[in-house]
Amino acid sequence: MENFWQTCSAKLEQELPPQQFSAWIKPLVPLDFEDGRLRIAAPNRFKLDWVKQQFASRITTLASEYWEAPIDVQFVLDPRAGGARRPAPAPAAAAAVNGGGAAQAAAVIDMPDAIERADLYIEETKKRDQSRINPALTFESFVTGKANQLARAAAIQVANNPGVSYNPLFLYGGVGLGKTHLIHAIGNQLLAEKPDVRIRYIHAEQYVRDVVTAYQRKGFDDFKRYYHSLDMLLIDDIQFFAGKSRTQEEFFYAFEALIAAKKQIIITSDTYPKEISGMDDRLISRFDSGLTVAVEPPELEMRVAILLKKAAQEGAVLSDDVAFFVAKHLRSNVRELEGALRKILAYSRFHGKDITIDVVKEALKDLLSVQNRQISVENIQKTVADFFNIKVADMYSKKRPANIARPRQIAMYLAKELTQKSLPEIGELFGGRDHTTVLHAVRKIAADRAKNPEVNHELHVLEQTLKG
Ligand SMILES: Nc1ncnc2c1ncn2[C@@H]1O[C@H](COP(=O)(O)OP(=O)(O)OP(=O)(O)O)[C@@H](O)[C@H]1O
Repeated sequence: MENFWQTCSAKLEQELPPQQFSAWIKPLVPLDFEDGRLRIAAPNRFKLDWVKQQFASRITTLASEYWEAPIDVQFVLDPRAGGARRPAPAPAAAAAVNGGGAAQAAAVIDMPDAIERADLYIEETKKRDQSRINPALTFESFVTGKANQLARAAAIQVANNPGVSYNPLFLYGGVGLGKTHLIHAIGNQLLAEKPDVRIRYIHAEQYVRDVVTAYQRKGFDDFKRYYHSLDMLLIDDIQFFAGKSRTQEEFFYAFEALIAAKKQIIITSDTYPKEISGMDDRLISRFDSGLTVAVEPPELEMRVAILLKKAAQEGAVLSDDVAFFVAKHLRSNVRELEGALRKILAYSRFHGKDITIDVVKEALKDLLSVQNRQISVENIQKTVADFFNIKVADMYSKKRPANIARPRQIAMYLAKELTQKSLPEIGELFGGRDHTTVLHAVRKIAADRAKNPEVNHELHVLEQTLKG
């Protein structure tokens, strides 16, 4: 049985993306093999149901091929039926039960060990389930680039020294940029190093619902006891607290208790603390009292790296040309890139075609036309002019006062970042300016952005507006 399981695992590891393999197959433990029936333990109900649904037939085929006979594969939740540990049968008896055969006898002798490991898995998974940490979202699966290197470095620092270095750690940025991924990665690293740590990931909307439930059931004591006793609280999309004063009050108490006890708090939001509307000033000032880091939209090279990595995880190969083409056209966020990749893979599999640029254009027809419609230089000029309260005509005029020149430079910078236009083409669209003027504007705004968080934020808001 052990030999079979090794062969079967190796096959599935080749067939499945690594994340799927480690999330679903790795935790399985073969328990016993008797009279053509193989029992495999899954560590929790969720995994059990999913494995039955998704992998039962493949595992059954592999088992039948291995033993060259029809095998009945059964998946069970907990190897200790009725809570009692199954004693290991004596080798001779086991061999008899199993109809002899070296592989089968060896399998039965291994059973206590298998049960031991299953116990361990069950314990670990219980902790993981309670923490709501997604095991697939790790630092290893996170692609780093200029846009997120600071946030990643801070996250690693916090995972290594929770409650000590930056408390709270506040990550902000637009949708689909990897904030949730990063905070799960922190949780995963900590759980791997200290399995007993009490971590909880919660989305802010769920926290609001929990407060309402506690209120209805008059259960605030339990609620407080639970949250105040954590070692690490990861709270996602805190902007959902806006206007919810009771939630904010409860969170304030939890925050104070955890920080005073040097327990780590990590918060994500779509904007930086002072910009969250409808939030109590006491909370805002506390959010900003640790380390606040932006997660930016991924730059071109990073988008390419993400596409290549995600394609490899799906067992597909993208050529560099194709990855560059997709990355050049889809700039907004990683979630969008993932969606595009899924479409490309599905299209190529369905039509039995290799992934070429033409195939990509066809697969992403709708997405690409929306992108092209949305971000034009004219659109950028209008949006920036509205934002700074100047006339659109000032974008092409020769006027040079600072209140006009700066928004114009910002618009040029965004035109370079967000469209396919070359420097001379952009210059042309800004009243026939020379390409060196555009280059100067692009470099100046990029440098300001790198050193000044307010400029960075301003640009971030403009980019989000333009990307809809
Ligand atoms: N740098 C990255 N490397 C690999 N995958 C990434 C990266 N950034 C984001 N992703 C993936 O993109 C998807 C969206 O990321 P995530 O949910 O973390 O975004 P978010 O910033 O929390 O967005 P939202 O504010 O909408 O919740 C996820 O599947 C995540 O794994």
